[in-house]
Amino acid sequence: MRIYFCGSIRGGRQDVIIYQKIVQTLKKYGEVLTEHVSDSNLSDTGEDAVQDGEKFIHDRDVEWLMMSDVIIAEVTQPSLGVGYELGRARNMNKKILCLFRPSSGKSLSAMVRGAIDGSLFQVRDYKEEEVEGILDEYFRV
Ligand SMILES: O=c1[nH]c(=O)n([C@H]2C[C@H](O)[C@@H](COP(=O)(O)O)O2)cc1CO
Repeated sequence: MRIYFCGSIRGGRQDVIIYQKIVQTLKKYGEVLTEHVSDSNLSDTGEDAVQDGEKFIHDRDVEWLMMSDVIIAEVTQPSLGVGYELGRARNMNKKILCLFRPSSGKSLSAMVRGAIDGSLFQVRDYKEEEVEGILDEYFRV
């Protein structure tokens, strides 16, 4: 199974420890195409700029989205890139799980929470300590 993990990069890296926990759990269930998102050495400037770097990142990530079987997105820290990925993935009719922590005091965008459809697009509110259990449950059904 190919898994695409989405998390904030230029939107802010404050949740990177949680991203690591999620990616470690996801690795039990398949290949995580975007493991770099959980790398604590990656700052909010993003991946190293190479020539045509932005286009390279965009095109590679859209291709990975197309290749993936499931998208897992941690959406607590708002990120334009994650929102874009979710919109593209939704249009590709991919299976999507968004994870949000209400304890952050933030309010999730209606364009994400309102996209739930009872099957392919799911949003789950969670507490940090619940994340492994939620993922285990999601992948076992
Ligand atoms: O360097 C990068 N590498 C990369 O793969 N992304 C993708 C993966 C993340 O799920 C998402 C983060 O978007 P943003 O940087 O707008 O927070 O975009 C984003 C960047 C920087 O925008």
